[in-house]
Amino acid sequence: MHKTIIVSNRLPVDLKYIDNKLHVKSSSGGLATGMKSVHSEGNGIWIGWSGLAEDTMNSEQKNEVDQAIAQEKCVQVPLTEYDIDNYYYGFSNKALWPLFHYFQAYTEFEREHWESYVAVNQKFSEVILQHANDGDTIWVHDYQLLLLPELLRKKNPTLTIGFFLHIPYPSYELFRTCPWRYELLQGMLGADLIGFHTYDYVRHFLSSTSRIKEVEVNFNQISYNNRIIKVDSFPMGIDYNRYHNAALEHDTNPEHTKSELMKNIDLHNQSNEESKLILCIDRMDYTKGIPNRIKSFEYFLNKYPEFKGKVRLVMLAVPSRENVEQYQLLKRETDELVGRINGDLSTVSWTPVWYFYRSLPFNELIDLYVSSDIAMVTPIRDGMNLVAKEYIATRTKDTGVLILSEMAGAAKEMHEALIVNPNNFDQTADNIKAALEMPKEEQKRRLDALQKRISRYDVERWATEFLKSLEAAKNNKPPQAATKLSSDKIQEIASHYQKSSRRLLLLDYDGTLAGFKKNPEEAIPTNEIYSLLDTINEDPNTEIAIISGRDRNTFEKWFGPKNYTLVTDHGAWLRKNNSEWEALDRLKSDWKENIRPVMEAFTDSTPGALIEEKEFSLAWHYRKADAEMAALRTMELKHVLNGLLFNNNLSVLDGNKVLEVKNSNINKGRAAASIITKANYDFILAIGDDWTDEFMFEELPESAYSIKVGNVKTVAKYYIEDQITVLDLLNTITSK
Ligand SMILES: O=P(O)(O)OC[C@H]1O[C@H](O[C@H]2O[C@H](CO)[C@@H](O)[C@H](O)[C@H]2O)[C@H](O)[C@@H](O)[C@@H]1O
Ligand SMILES: O=c1ccn([C@@H]2O[C@H](COP(=O)(O)OP(=O)(O)O)[C@@H](O)[C@H]2O)c(=O)[nH]1
Repeated sequence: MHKTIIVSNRLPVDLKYIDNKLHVKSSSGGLATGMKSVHSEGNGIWIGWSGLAEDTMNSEQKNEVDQAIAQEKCVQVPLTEYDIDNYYYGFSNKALWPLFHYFQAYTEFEREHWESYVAVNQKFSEVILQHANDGDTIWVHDYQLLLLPELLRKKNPTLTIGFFLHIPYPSYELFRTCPWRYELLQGMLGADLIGFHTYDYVRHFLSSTSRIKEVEVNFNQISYNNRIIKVDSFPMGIDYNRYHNAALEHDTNPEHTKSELMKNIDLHNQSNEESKLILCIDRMDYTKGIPNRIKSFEYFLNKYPEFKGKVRLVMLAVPSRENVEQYQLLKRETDELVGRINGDLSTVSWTPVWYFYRSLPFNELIDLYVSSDIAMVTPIRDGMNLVAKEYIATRTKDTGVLILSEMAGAAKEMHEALIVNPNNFDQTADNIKAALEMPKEEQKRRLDALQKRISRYDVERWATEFLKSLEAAKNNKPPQAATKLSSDKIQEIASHYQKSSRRLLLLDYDGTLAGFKKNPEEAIPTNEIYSLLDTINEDPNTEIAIISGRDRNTFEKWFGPKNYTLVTDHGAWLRKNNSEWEALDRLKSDWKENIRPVMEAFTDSTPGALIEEKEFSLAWHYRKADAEMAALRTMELKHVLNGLLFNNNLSVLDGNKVLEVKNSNINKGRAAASIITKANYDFILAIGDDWTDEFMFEELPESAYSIKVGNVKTVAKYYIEDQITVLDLLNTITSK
């Protein structure tokens, strides 16, 4: 029975030594809740860091910690103070965190931090490999462990590896600034499935991958190293029932032990019938937009002074990453701002901002959620933001309004919130006013829709969907129809060649005989090609047929005096023994007048793309265009062309970085068949690299040898790795 191992930087247990006594608290955070069923299932375990520095504990304490962790079905990766400073505070939180949240000016790229990040990812992989058996599933979480998927795959390819990023994935323009961008992507690509909160993050990741690494991206799948990696969005949810039920409990039992905070809230609510509370809960992090929020609240009070004395901002800021300088500066800035605004605007009976710098136990959090009229969740950038969802789950009386930043991943699903740009104080102020004045029916209508979605797509559903998709992705292997051409097979083909008396070699040109060039005109035959073909052609029992998508004039120029068989324009034209060109099908080309303007429009909007006009086809080349833009445009152009070609006996060939429109009756298969049937060949060998060569392979008799250049999906029997070896192969097979 295979098991699932969850891996994250932090374990779902909080461990603390207070007065030399170990305090253990199992975490109730979103991830821990979502993973509960996965974690408790069978022999599954959770691997991560305990939060304590290994080298600050004596051996007795280490044992105690190990045991406490084992009781929670967890295994720790011991980290030293050095690791914590350099891997966690350093590379994770001074480089990746600000970079992925678009705070470029805050990023510090220190080699020492990077080296520690590599070493700690390595430490994680060693611990995991000690506990993983062949075929187990490993689900790796978050930016602290980007290198882990590849490290694991290298050591144990039988593992099924999923990776989920909890923070935003930035645009390529940001990501490219990281000196170790290549290594980070390489690390992530070790996974079978890579998940993000939103589709935008998926897009950004695919864009970075296709620009930085030589991979093939098809919709949301990456072909890399003979594997298919699936990339998708899985918006994380919350444990809806836990929050909703706790809020119901609060309603039915209002006299539960009240905290100081709750007593103050009660006083506020009783002070004025119109009094309202606006709630903000965040980690004290510069991505959360805390100073902006305070300033926009001040702006609101000045723009709409009638609300002074009635509305309070209750701000809970949870201490976070206090060793990092930017977090210390933010704390200072927040303290000063709150002090100034309260100093400027407070009255004897009213303080505009209530500010708490601490974390609260669950019950008190619920008190806060339940008692607030409005939640203001306005991060500058946030992967998802669970507070927004928790607030909605605690609405049990059909009242409450959520003001949500469009920069939070949650905004992609929570359309019924009042969506604001946190940098636009006017808009934010107007939305605060709208929230305060929103009619009850509208509050209910918006809440109903939000609650419906959030209760349905909860955190358990999120985990299940991810694992289901991972299970499917692991079987998503690229088809392996062809066998690698072995040296024994090459000898067998060579000896068959020598023994036979009527031989045919069907050879594609671009990507097979000649290397693939950025500019098609540059792929002219080299002396090596001429000399090899001429030598083979000296034997009257061997016929060479170059069978290509190139146009007739080009081949006339390159092979005019030669007496090889030439097939051009994907099979439209044939020339044998240096005689006249013969059309293989009745051809019309008046359709070009309609198709050319469409291709021209796409060429204008795709820098680097060009149109090649052939006698009976039009080709749109995009090999020189930006890869990502070309992928998008190709999809669009294909769509438009397919609409235009319908019922016209024309078809679109999707070749290697080219879309070609041509008569449907023409293809390399028909051309190959017409050659094969003209003689009684006892040896046939065909080599090609392109999608269009598949037609040729399909028409070959069973006894023929078909060889694909590149290990990709094909109907050919054999494949060779690359074009560079084609000439050698021909030489070996044909030389006596
Ligand atoms: O472990 P810390 O350094 O103390 O930081 C706490 C966690 O913060 C980040 O949370 C993110 O994940 C949330 C759930 O997916 C998401 O809603 C939020 O937008 C993110 O910022 C971080 O990703 C975690 O690794 C940290 O443990
Ligand atoms: O005193 C507190 C305040 C907040 N939270 C929780 O911290 C999480 C914050 O998650 P979010 O996605 O909003 O942001 P992150 O801090 O992960 O970036 C939420 O589940 C909150 O309920 C908490 O446990 N104790």
